[in-house]
Amino acid sequence: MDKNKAKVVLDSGITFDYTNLYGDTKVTDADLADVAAKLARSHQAVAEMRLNGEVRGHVSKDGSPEKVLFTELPYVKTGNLNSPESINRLKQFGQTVRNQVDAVISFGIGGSYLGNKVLFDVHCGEFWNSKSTEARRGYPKLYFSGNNIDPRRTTEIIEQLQADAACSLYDLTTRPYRVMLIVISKSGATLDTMAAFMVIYEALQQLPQISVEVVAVTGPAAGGAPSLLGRLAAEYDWPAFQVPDGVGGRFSVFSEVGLITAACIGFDIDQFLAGARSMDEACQSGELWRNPALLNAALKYISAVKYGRSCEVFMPYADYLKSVAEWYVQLLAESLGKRFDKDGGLKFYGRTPVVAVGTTDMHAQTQLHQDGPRDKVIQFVAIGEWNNDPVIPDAFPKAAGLSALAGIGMSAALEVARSANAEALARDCRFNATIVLPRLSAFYLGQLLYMLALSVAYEGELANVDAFDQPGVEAYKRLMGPSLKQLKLTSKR
Ligand SMILES: O=P(O)(O)OC[C@H]1O[C@H](O)[C@H](O)[C@@H](O)[C@@H]1O
Repeated sequence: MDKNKAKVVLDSGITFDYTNLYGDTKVTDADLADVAAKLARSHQAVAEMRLNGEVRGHVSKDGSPEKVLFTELPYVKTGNLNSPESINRLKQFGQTVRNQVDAVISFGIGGSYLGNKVLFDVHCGEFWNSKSTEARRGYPKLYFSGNNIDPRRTTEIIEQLQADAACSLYDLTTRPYRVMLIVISKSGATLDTMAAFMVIYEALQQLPQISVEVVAVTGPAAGGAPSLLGRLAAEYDWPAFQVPDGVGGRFSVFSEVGLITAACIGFDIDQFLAGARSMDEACQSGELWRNPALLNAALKYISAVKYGRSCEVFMPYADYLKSVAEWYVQLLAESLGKRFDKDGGLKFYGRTPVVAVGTTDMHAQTQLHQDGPRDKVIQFVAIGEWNNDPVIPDAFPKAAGLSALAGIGMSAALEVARSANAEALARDCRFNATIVLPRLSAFYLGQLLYMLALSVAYEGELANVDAFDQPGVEAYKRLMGPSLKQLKLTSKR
């Protein structure tokens, strides 16, 4: 195998290491040669999409032609979906929230939630809401809701806000505890999101110690009319931000959907978009070995159709990247899980996404990855340098087994674990690849998420399926709607 071909390293240092996906007993040069024409067409199709938003065969939910515009989002330019004006408005919004709003609840599900959770986890970590206002640099606490119709958690958020208000350091008779409800829904009518919003909105309105304000993030409904949420925002005079037409939920983290969360927590919007932009620029290359998104798509596509690798385990080695795996589940499942190809033929394409975290899941899933069916690609994500990196101390010198670890940095131990896992899998012809982020920063996160988004666009073209619709999710909705109507009729409450 040509060792030089085992990694794509971009100028920023982000690396796609495909050593364990490519070569003898893996995806071979001959396999790539077999799909060379498809690869060229796929690259060309994505270039056209970038240029004019047009994707062959893509129509909106109501069957009318629809552009695909997420590749415009990294480019902040007057007239673009993200413009200097819109970004400034977001930043100003962040500053009005800072030191003034005590807590934000972000309501959303699917693409209106998953990317926001990634930004929150990466920037804030697990303990943000228990930190002091100073430690949060004046930014509010942030809770998520509406990503399920869960009665218990919805109730507990209301209780938690009451408790937060009771613990606030100022006199609530002079200034109520200020809670902002940010309701994110492209369609503006998603049951899960709106149900949680209405329950919490009504409950908080009853509490004199809490003041409630609402911000809407929504798109136009079919035909360009305002969505239900958009109409409510106009009626109640709530500030409103946009989910742009042509940007599907699972690609919307680079739009105001994700950026509003970024603004509320002080996450670096400019660097995040700069990362996405630099990935987009790199991926304009028609040379497979220099274009990580195209190469990733090609190797995974061949792994699936030729070698039966029909599952993809997304396994970052970092607790706070678990939500990237959850975001990727929606991206992969909704984009590529398709019954028909673009020409109307039955296809049943797709790769089942699985969330895993290293090292945690080495003690849970790895047995299956190593010894179960050879139907998986394991996609690792590793972080090169960590901001905090405790060295394991010699806390119990008489315990030889523990003393053996003394002096080793935790990040070095983590990487030894990851590479041992990758190597053990590779030795048994278990396909895997690794994306290495030099550090966990807004820039590299932008690069990572954008690479994955672009990759499914390429793979949609390779498989000849529309990566931008999700008709399958309508099947249960058609059953659920009438059932809910029936429930309302029979409900005694
Ligand atoms: O943003 P919304 O319109 O509320 O949609 C939220 C989610 O709803 C649906 O289930 C779609 O399948 C998802 O792609 C979407 O992200």
